[in-house]
Amino acid sequence: MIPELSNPSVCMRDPQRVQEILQSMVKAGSNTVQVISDFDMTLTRFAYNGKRCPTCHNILDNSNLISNDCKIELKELLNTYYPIEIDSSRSIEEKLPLMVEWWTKAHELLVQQKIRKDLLAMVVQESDAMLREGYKLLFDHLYEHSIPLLIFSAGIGDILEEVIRQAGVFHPNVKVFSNYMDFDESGELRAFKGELIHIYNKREGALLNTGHFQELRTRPNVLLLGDSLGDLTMADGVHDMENILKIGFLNDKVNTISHSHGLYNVSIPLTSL
Ligand SMILES: Nc1ccn([C@@H]2O[C@H](COP(=O)(O)O)[C@@H](O)[C@H]2O)c(=O)n1
Repeated sequence: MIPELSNPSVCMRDPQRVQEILQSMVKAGSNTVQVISDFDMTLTRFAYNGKRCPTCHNILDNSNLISNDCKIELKELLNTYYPIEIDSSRSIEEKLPLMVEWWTKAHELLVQQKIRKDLLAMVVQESDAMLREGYKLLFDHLYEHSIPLLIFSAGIGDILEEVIRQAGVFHPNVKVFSNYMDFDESGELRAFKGELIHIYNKREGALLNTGHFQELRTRPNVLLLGDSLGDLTMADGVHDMENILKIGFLNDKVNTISHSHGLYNVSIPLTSL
């Protein structure tokens, strides 16, 4: 077993199975592997020095590109819907329309702010956005071994890209599926592009992007990194999957069914990081 997995706080519902999957992947070789990862609170840190780190949306919401009145409205949305997102007593069916409502209302508010594309880099620079410890090793290692990394995020693609660009790890092997902003010819935000991606429709998003997975059909071994129930379906577009190892970061969803029912092969609590 790799040493990190022997950390006593790391939970595995079936360590033997994890070992078998890893052995099988190692035997098949790195040219058969692809990595599919969520972004917010999976590749980024959940908290630093006791303070919550921002999601892609929060980076923008807290910035000086947003008026004070709009900040109040976005904060009210966060206070209303985030507790619903992490409420393990509600079913996905119950939460899904409410999540669509949250994302839709927040994006409408952001569009009203006429955000300028050329100011996004500064906003990220001035934010508390922080990738997880060890991120450089992960991104650089995947690049050096030509392993594709798909980041599948319900956050904001333009912000996400800027976070990894500023961290110096936006390598050519990285591809992003996310909500991208649509700017007019003067560089002002006028809408969000394409189908909305929220936390519970990543499966549909994966199935819509068949071209990407078709290109990677020689890579049937998948390492999936996520932090929620919705992230478990991110690999549903992968052709002829042979092995999948699902690693979940517990964050503040410690009691959610995705982890407590062992849907992730490996669960990593906040305290072990
Ligand atoms: N207005 C919003 C909407 C969503 N969020 C958070 O973003 C997270 C989604 O991003 P992933 O990279 O994890 O797919 C989600 O967990 C929401 O809490 C937000 O902060 N503001």
